[in-house]
Amino acid sequence: MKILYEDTIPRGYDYFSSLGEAVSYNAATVTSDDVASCDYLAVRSTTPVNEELLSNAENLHCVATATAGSNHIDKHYLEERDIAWRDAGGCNAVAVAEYVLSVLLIAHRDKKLDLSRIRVGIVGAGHVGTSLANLLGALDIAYVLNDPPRQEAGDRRHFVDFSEILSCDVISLHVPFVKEGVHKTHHLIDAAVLKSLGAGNLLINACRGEVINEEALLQRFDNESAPTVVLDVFDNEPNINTGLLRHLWLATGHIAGHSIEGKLRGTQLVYEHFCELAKKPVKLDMDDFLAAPQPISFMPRDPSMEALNWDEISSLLLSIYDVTIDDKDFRNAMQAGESFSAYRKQYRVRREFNAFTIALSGVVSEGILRQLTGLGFTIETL
Ligand SMILES: NC(=O)c1ccc[n+]([C@@H]2O[C@H](COP(=O)([O-])OP(=O)(O)OC[C@H]3O[C@@H](n4cnc5c(N)ncnc54)[C@H](O)[C@@H]3O)[C@@H](O)[C@H]2O)c1
Ligand SMILES: O=C(O)[C@H](O)[C@H](O)COP(=O)(O)O
Repeated sequence: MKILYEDTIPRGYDYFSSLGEAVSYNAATVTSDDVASCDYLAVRSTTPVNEELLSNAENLHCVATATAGSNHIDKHYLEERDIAWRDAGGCNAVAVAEYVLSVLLIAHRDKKLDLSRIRVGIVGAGHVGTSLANLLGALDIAYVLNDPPRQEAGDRRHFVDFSEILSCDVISLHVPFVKEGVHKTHHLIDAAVLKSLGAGNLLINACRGEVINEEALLQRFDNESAPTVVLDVFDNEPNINTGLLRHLWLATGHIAGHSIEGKLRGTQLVYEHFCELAKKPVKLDMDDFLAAPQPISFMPRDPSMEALNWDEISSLLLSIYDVTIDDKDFRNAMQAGESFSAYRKQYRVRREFNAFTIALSGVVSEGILRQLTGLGFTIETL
């Protein structure tokens, strides 16, 4: 069995060589000849999987992407060819949720908003939207959910209309890129939506660039009271319009999901899909490749209080993940003329909150313990 895998898949060789012959490829240079003799193909979102790539693939049983999004896969073509496809839904949901929380904490610190008073509108209540809701819930930050497909499918959570989302202080987008249909997301944020947002709104896009009409966004920036905008994703990646960057409060290069855990979980899920299809046992676990959770020093200022204050929360969480570091690195890389893809390939090591343990001594209130465990930390009581 031959498995061809994109070289950006962490631990690809370790995982896939346990199942057969494992060969890596570079997304910038891969051709249909490379895919010709493989049985399984493992990609990330940087490989467009379409007729051009698969035209010579005679043995291919399955294409799996180690990412949540799958809009780079031509599913219609795969179905016609009777080739299975799988995604790694949920692999990086925690990473993206932590990215958004980091943005919110920085906005609070910079007095752009007050986390005790705002309401966050989450568009798309799947893996990422739900992880974000969990983090916000742990910190008592108000939020509402919008997800018509889920609502119609009978999800029993409380959902609001898109019009109510537009009345929220923060709008965070977590939908797939869907080109057409009743629930299409292409240009979900168009000129009319942007016109309805003002200087008091913070718009965050960490799903797909195509969900916002970038031309309309550029025009909106030229008019009064434009919203504050944070983008992790862009139209037409990797050839993005860098002219947008100067208008953005924070800009990052599609790394919201790039925690070590988020990427490795993607590989794990692809490996498990291949095991299932090849009827082989799952023998590897991502914990085999990860360092054990590390202690992080933290003690509440007043452990008897029912909740931590925003300063304590910010200093703890931003010491683990501060989006402004990524914003600076990304802008520097773009200014230096580095390619978007090269920047993303060299992204720094970033761990999720669940990679840290907090040792607490003495009596700590139930409320604080609930907050810390809700954020993902493991608590050790001394
Ligand atoms: N920036 C990053 O690094 C990063 C990381 C992970 C995911 N993503 C992107 O975010 C998307 C969401 O990820 P996920 O893991 O939560 O996917 P998911 O499939 O679990 O959830 C997506 C949700 O969006 C909902 N939805 C679809 N169309 C909608 C519409 N028109 N309006 C409102 N809701 C709608 C779906 O019903 C679903 O519940 C992915 O498809 C991917 O494109 C980006
Ligand atoms: O869809 C996803 O999972 C994310 O967008 C993911 O972070 C994409 O990462 P890439 O495959 O582009 O490295």
